[in-house]
Amino acid sequence: MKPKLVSITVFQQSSASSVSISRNASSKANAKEADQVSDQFQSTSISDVTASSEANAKEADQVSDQFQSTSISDVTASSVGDREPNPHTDSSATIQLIVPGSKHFRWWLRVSLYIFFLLAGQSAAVLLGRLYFDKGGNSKWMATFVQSAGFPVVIPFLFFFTPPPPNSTATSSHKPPPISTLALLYLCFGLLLAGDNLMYSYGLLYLPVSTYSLLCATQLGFNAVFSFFLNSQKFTALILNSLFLLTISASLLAIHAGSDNTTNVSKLKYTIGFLCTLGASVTYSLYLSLIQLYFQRVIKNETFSAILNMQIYPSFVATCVCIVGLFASGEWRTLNGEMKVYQKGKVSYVMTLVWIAVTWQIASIGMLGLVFEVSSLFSNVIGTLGLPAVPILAVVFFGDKMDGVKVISLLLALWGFLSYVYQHYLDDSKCKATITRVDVNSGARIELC
Ligand SMILES: Nc1nc2[nH]cnc2c(=O)[nH]1
Repeated sequence: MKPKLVSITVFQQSSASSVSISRNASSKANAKEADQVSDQFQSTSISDVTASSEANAKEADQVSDQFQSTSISDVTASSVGDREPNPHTDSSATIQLIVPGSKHFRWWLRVSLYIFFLLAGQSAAVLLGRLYFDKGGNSKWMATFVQSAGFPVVIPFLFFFTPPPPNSTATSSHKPPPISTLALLYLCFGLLLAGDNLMYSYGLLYLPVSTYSLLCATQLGFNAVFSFFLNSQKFTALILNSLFLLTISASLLAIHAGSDNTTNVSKLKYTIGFLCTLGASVTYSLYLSLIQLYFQRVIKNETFSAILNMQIYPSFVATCVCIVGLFASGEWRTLNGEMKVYQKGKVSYVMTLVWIAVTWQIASIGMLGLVFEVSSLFSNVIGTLGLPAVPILAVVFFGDKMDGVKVISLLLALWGFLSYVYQHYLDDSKCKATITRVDVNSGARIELC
């Protein structure tokens, strides 16, 4: 018998201090369950409980029975989206009954897959980006354009993963946001993405690798601050240890790279590169935290299609911005000449750009998936884990020198990563039978074990 996860989402709509549970599902069973739930949370102000189908109503009964007897055995799993609730960061008002074992395998599998996408995609994209600049590429707008322009490869997946429209008998208290709100949000995310990508490209072009990597390492710190304020991220000793080790790992690599710095840029370009990379670190961290907030507050119950939408629409906006930038800056006139003098030939020039675009999309799916399933901070942790992986891969693909510092940096990053993952493992074990209520407004949590 496999234990399962059961969640009942409770949307807090009033600040009344008395317990008042009403519902928009039609079954009596749901009403009964609501009463039972209210008994469990006498001190709370819950105004609306939703169970949108007969199956959910049945499951809600089973849950309430579990509440009564506290002997948790075999409960039908519900889906509040396909997403695993995250006790560290989730701030929707959710009553969760987490029963051991089921998470768990599928959740870990999805997270592992997203980690692989992010690490593989980011490493390949950064290496190919370096190839582009090394072999004669020089256009900042083109380098920025390919970071978002690959989004059409994701579109076919939308048809596979878009959930069917809700049937007429089902009711849900979560109305999808108006199209105009979504369009405005996607526009803002797209502009943020374009700004980040452009600053990222300027940094890569104007700064020595050492300074660049050092500044990139700061994004974990910025992300920690944004996550604390925007996502109610909880910081445990293991998470702090992870952030510390990963920052040290990236910094070690950066200081070490200073020894083989050959870049010769003017003071003005250095200053521009410095400010742009710092700006990109702040922007990227803010972007990730805002995406997490968006998944929690706006999208709530959706599944993989939410990730795909978040990938496609902002990338479309960012790509449009880059096309305007390419023409407005006049850089488009240099592209033909750039292709002709590209050291590896025209086909290689085009293929390099195409694969940079594709690999950034793979990385972005991994990045968004991790924000969706875990948190923006964890997504950034994996991105930072990828930093020392790049020099090691460069040893294989570019014939760079291998040395001890690179290995130590990678080991520290792995240690930091394992520290974070261990925290999740502990949470997983601790929540063997935990009912958690997280209040939207106060962030307060009530746990009944
Ligand atoms: N600033 C910044 N932009 C990115 N775009 C994709 N990955 C990154 C990253 O790690 N930092």
